[in-house]
Amino acid sequence: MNILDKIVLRKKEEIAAAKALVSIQDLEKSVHFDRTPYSFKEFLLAEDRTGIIAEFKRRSPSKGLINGVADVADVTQAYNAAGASALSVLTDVDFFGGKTDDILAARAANNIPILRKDFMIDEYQILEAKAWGADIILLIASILTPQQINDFGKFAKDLGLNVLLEVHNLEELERSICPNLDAIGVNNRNLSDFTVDIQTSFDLVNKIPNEFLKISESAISNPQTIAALKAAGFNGFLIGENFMKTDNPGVAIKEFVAQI
Ligand SMILES: O=P(O)(O)OC[C@@H](O)[C@@H](O)c1c[nH]c2ccccc12
Repeated sequence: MNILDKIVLRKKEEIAAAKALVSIQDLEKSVHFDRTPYSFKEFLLAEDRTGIIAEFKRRSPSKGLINGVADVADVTQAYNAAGASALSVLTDVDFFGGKTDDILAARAANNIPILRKDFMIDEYQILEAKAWGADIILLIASILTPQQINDFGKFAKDLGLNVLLEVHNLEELERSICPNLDAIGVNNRNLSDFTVDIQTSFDLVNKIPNEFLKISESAISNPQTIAALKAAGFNGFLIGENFMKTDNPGVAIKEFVAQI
């Protein structure tokens, strides 16, 4: 079984446990449920922002432990202050070291869009994202059918959430594209074997219809790469490890931004 299958299998158990603990009615009563999410587009295209979607990630299946001490409120606040257009917060517990309250902590500390970064396979997770105060959800093409992508996209958009579809190749892009999406992210990392290649972004950018925001995801560690991706037509750049692997991710992003 590859890692993605393992994650999805475990995710089903995690969702069943969460449903047993917190009912949908209770989620709908939570503090953030009625707030209007920020517009992903507005922040990505804002003149005074960088287009960087800065990620808080403690560990990953490919790298193991990345940062075991960073505080989610401190780091996301520093990301915001450095000009990030949005924050990405990993909420998967077992494989990425997420904690259930991470989105709540990031939300309390920031007034820019937050992406709930997880393996979404159930509407319940979309309701959680809304209840916790997230603004954007991720739909990963390789683990969802086109029907699911369309339905989850619609469900999220009806809640006012922004939807980011993640693809890794042309076949996934062509089969998954639908109107209920705001942004399309090209993941430079192959989630089945963890190989990375920035060229994946350059190969796919012109296949993404211009009505969608275009995001390049993963393995970005060089400020010059941002310029090249921008010139190719990307509006957003999802960066995690390059900042999180340092002792001070907030300083790391500041130094990075000074060079773009
Ligand atoms: O840490 P990196 O290489 O900068 O990558 C960030 C982000 O793109 C990556 O964490 C990611 C992209 N798609 C995902 C899907 C699930 C979990 C994680 C991811």
